[in-house]
Amino acid sequence: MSEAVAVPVPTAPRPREGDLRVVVLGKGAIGAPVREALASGHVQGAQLTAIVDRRGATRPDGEPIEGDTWLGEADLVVEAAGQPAVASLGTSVIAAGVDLLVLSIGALGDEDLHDRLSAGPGRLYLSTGAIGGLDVLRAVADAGTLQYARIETTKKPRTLIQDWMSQGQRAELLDAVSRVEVLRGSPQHIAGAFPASANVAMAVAAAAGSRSLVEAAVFADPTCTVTTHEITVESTTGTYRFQIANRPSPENPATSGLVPLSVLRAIRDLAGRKETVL
Ligand SMILES: NC(=O)C1=CN([C@@H]2O[C@H](COP(=O)(O)OP(=O)(O)OC[C@H]3O[C@@H](n4cnc5c(N)ncnc54)[C@H](O)[C@@H]3O)[C@@H](O)[C@H]2O)C=CC1
Ligand SMILES: O=C([O-])CC(=O)C(=O)O
Repeated sequence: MSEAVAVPVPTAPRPREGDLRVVVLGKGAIGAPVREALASGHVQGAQLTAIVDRRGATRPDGEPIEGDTWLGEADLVVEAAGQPAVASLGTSVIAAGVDLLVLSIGALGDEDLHDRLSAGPGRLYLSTGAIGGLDVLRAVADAGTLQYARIETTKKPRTLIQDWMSQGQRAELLDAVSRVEVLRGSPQHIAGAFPASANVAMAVAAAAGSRSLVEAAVFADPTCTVTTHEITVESTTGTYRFQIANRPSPENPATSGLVPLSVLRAIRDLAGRKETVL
């Protein structure tokens, strides 16, 4: 008969004075790994104080939290809960003087909401999420040399099905045998039409400091094994192309597996009060 082996139960690291107190909104493909990394002490200088989803708020050990008292114990709220959550919770976070890191950047297509979230006293941060190359775009935009920027996103057809599509449009998408363009337009239109799949369009617009200089498009490709985002920046200083080929998250094929890593990098920067200079 084998003897039972005592498995050591890892204990959560003790909160330290001065740690950045982080609340995560959403327990899905992004929120769950971010919560785990924070709760296991993998982000030096940051501690998880609460997790909030549709059912309410809990402490890291699962103890329920009354109402929105979690807001009083936060320095930073990380939104990984979808565009409607930015609209319903974002303003109260910012108004309470708490910083907000937004993933569902398409919500900022609503200019009133954008203005309210930019009014402070909390600071609004936008996650780089599934893409990169935004440093170059910001540099040429700041210098006034940006001529235009474009982002073309390609995903598996089933991740792009939306309520607004007719039966015919859905069938066309699901029956496609090769890459087809689904929609092209302004970044706010594309991020609004694909709220869980094309927030990156508004991330490009934010980096460009312009909506009118940015064009976005979404393609469906039944043969693709990765999600791609192709970003082209045209400036008087040159032409810049960034091709991102992301493995989708196993938990949610609409979301790229890179996204929680981008969030953790941003939390590390904010906890370390690092400038975002490479
Ligand atoms: N900027 C970027 O590059 C990207 C942005 N996103 C955004 O992040 C969001 C989350 O992505 P995933 O984690 O993959 O989604 P998911 O569907 O796996 O998880 C969403 C989570 O949010 C929770 N939730 C929904 N409504 C809520 C509310 N009102 N309050 C609190 N919690 C709420 C759900 O219970 C669930 O736990 C997407 O909807 C999208 O808007 C996603 C991928 C990339
Ligand atoms: O994860 C991605 O590749 C992009 C995404 O879903 C979004 O921008 O909403």
